[in-house]
Amino acid sequence: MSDPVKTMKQEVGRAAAARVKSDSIVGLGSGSTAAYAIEYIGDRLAKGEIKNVVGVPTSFQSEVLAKQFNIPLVTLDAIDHIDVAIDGADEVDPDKNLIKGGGAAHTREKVVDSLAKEFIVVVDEGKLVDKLGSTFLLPVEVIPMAVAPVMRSLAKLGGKPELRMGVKKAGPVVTDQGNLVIDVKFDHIKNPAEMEKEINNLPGVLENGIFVGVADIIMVGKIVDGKPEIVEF
Ligand SMILES: O=C[C@H](O)[C@H](O)[C@H](O)COP(=O)(O)O
Repeated sequence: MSDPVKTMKQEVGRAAAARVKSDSIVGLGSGSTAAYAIEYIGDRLAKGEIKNVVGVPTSFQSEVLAKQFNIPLVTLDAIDHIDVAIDGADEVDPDKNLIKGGGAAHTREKVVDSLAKEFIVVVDEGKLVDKLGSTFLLPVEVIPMAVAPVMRSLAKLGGKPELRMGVKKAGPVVTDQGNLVIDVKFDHIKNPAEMEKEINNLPGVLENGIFVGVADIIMVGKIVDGKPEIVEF
């Protein structure tokens, strides 16, 4: 039996990839939904449907996938703009604010997604929330020596912080930058813009997973009457 969440991710990833045009620079997001978009961009290039597309990866994962699907890559040193970025999210509110970083990739993602002229977010409908922080813990990337003081500061801000541990690794998750991730439970984030700045101001914090005013289009994969459908806002 097919997995409905997988189907929604696949459909929405493909629908976003179908919008990529020839002669463009594309930000390649991280996570399971963005992975489908990367695969489909590679497919379209291989079939000659689009030409002269280069990608800017947002993580080790997206770099590996892009290479696997023969998408030429560039670094930010070599370009002065990004036409479109396609990336997933862990939560999306009605104002297009996001929580990202479930895969610990939010720091590079924020750099790349913010530079894009158009940032398309691809999610399944389970990611839609009224208020950020409703279902997902907020990821905060921290340099290793500052973990203890940052955890205390996050608790003072009303959060319940925990150091993210590896699943198959004995020890904490290490980011692509060599840092650690603190996941913080907040009972709803009232003012995402303020919270994003406040957390990033803590000494030792590199970046947190709140994205305010970055997303342009949210594409949502749904299952309606047993069939996949895409809606956007
Ligand atoms: O760090 C990971 C990223 O922010 C992902 O885009 C996010 O976690 C969503 O991933 P997925 O599409 O696998 O749910």
